[in-house]
Amino acid sequence: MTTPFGQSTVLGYPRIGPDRELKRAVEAYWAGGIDAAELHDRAARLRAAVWRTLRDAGLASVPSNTFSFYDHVLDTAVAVDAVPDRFRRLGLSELDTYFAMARGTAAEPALELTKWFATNYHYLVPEIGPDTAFTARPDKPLREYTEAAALGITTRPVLVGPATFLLLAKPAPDAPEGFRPVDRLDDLVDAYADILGALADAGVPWVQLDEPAYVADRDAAEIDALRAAYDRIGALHHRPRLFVASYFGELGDALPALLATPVEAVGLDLVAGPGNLARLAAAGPIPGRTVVAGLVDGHNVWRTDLRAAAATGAALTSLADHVSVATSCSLLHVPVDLAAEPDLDPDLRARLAFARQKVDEVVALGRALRDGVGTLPAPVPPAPAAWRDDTVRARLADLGDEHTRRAPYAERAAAQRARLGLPPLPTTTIGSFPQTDELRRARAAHRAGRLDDAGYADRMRAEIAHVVAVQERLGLDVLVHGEPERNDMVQYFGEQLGGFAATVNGWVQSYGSRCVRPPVIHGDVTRPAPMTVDWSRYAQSLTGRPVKGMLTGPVTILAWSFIRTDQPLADTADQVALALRDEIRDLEAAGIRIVQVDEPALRELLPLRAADQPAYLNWAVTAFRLATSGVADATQIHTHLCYSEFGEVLPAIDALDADVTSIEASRSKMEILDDLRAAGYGRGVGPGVYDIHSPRVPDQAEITEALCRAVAAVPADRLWVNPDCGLKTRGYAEIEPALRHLVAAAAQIRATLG
Ligand SMILES: CN1c2c(nc(N)[nH]c2=O)NC[C@@H]1CNc1ccc(C(=O)N[C@@H](CCC(=O)N[C@@H](CCC(=O)N[C@@H](CCC(=O)O)C(=O)O)C(=O)O)C(=O)O)cc1
Ligand SMILES: N[C@@H](CCS)C(=O)O
Ligand SMILES: [Zn+2]
Repeated sequence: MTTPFGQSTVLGYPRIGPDRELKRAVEAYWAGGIDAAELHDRAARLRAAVWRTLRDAGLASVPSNTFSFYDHVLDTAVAVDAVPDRFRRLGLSELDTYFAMARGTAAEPALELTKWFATNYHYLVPEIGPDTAFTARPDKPLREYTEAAALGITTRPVLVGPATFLLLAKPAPDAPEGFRPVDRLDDLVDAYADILGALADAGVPWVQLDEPAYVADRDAAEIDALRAAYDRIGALHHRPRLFVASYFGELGDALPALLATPVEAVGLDLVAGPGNLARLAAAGPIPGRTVVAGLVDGHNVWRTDLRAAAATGAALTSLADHVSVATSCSLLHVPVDLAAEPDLDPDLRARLAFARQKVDEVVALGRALRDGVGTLPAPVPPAPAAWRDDTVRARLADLGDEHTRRAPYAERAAAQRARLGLPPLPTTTIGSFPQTDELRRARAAHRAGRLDDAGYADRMRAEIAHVVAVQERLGLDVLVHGEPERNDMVQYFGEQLGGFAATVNGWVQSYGSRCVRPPVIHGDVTRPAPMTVDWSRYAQSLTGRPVKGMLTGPVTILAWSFIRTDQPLADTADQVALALRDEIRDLEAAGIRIVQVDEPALRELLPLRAADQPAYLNWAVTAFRLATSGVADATQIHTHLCYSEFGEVLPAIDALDADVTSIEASRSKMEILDDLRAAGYGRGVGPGVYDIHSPRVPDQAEITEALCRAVAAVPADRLWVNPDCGLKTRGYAEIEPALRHLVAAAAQIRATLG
């Protein structure tokens, strides 16, 4: 007797807890405030609460092993024992070895952290070499299954699938040239077979293996590898039934490949990948299989058009024996519960669904597929007319090419040189200075009404004065105001722009214990008042040196917000760009001579399929240029990029036409400079000479060495000296010596220039 896949499920659920309990627990453990037993206890309570919530909501199939102390890709690495020796050698407990891989130690840098597909979640990159010994360590999925079973809830353990795991991994540092982790798939499948055997022993009926890597372009060999892996896993005599989930797009040729294997259920994202439906139809009948239809968007916060989703579900029932309703991806990417936002505008609230509400939608759709659409709740009301702004629309309609073009760089550079009078190799920072507990407490007091507006502004001005004084004392050439007033580089703008709504508790995990509160873009974007001008003007009033105005660019604002789905993203980007254009002109009018527009998410939003990339890059570049091209030649525009490998988008970085680009470079040993030059980039560049992600303070010699490499790659008159990124996550005890060394290293190289 086989267990059918239930009528409704979610691919994963937020693990941070309704009040970020996970953050508080792990941070308390790291700080020595609670012991491992207490941490495990709190984690078990969080897991139990999620399972009960999902069961009580009426979900037919409940996932487990979606909890993680830090990251689910790291959990999968541990489940197959892919722990690099450098961490084993530390001789720590299992839990502390895990956290050492996630966070590093004084002796060992952490695994690399990188973007999880096109989301704002970051995973830890497994390091796989030819000798990595894969061994099944199924303890965690087994423990979670058993824990839930003790509550009377039968769950479906979730693991990253073996092919995606290796495609996301990077070669271990000592791997020979040309080694590819995916070449180890056969060995890894052996370990998965053992894990599945152990789960089957425990009575697990279904397991979910996530293979989202196959919604990106994959070559024939990679698709063959997928088929071979699931042929082998499918042929195992002793295993749970297999649900292979895909999400974030269309499976393309991987879909028929997967359907040719014995897996019992395939998950398709029908929100980000509507073409999956036609591809499934083209694949022909799939007797005995379940299609798990991702009909409820797990990556955005809008309520689902349940009738349209039910129609898609009904279309699927003619293609597959069993259709189950699910979220399009894990609900990890949305806040936990709309109930925690009682003060949101009712018109907006009526249109939103967070994780908890999306579970209800899935259950309702599952019921509708069985009992008909008459059972569905009332449709989402239309958007209020007040969310439309005809002035913004008319302004955008009137724009021409001249609004995205500046004078030739040589002319601008000459005007800026004359106006700014900077030395060669000017030193600067990326914007933020340490966000101290005291600053956060002041903001919390202001939010709670314990500190009034004037008191808060005084506190921020005092911080700005401090940051300016520190920079003058250190001898930096171009100063910043330090961004003390910003809770976050996107949320801060979301709180001030029209068409955006900020949440008070809408936290989403970004990495490990770090969370963000993405604003919701619901209407046309306006700028009711200047957003940064007073702070920048005040900072500039304290010093004769130039203070950079500091803004977040249109792409990054969209990437780290919940976006509108009722108009093309390009249109929303232009609206944000127009607001920034007005802000930049106001900064210029206030005497700000340099404005930096950060675009760290430029690479993040790049579509997964190459065919979709040119259109994206075109609108992304246009929006940046619309924002930044309204200024005089003598006003210098900087941009800043970090958190990504920028190889694929270097021509777009050049096309941004910024006067100066600061870019993360210290970990790649300045190689980015050659790549930029090869892409034709010929304007100012500030390769990061100091890795701010690490608490290590670089000495002068290593910064000098980095600068020597930079001077060899870029003419000195175009080179800037700066850290890799903002300093907000560091403390003054680290950044003061680091910046002192940076300034001294720049002086040392300047002296050699003659
Ligand atoms: C650069 N990155 C960012 C991404 N996305 C963004 N939206 N913003 C980013 O900066 N994506 C890519 C990377 C990801 N990196 C990070 C790095 C750090 C964090 C982080 O530290 N997050 C904080 C929350 C930041 C914040 O909103 N701070 C608020 C304080 C909110 C708060 O917790 N308040 C407390 C009370 C505080 C007190 O009393 O001391 C409370 O409400 O309980 C602020 O400064 O006002 C985090 O803690 O996780 C995120 C992504
Ligand atoms: N100006 C921002 C950029 C971060 S990517 C900062 O300095 O924090
Ligand atoms: Zn940065």
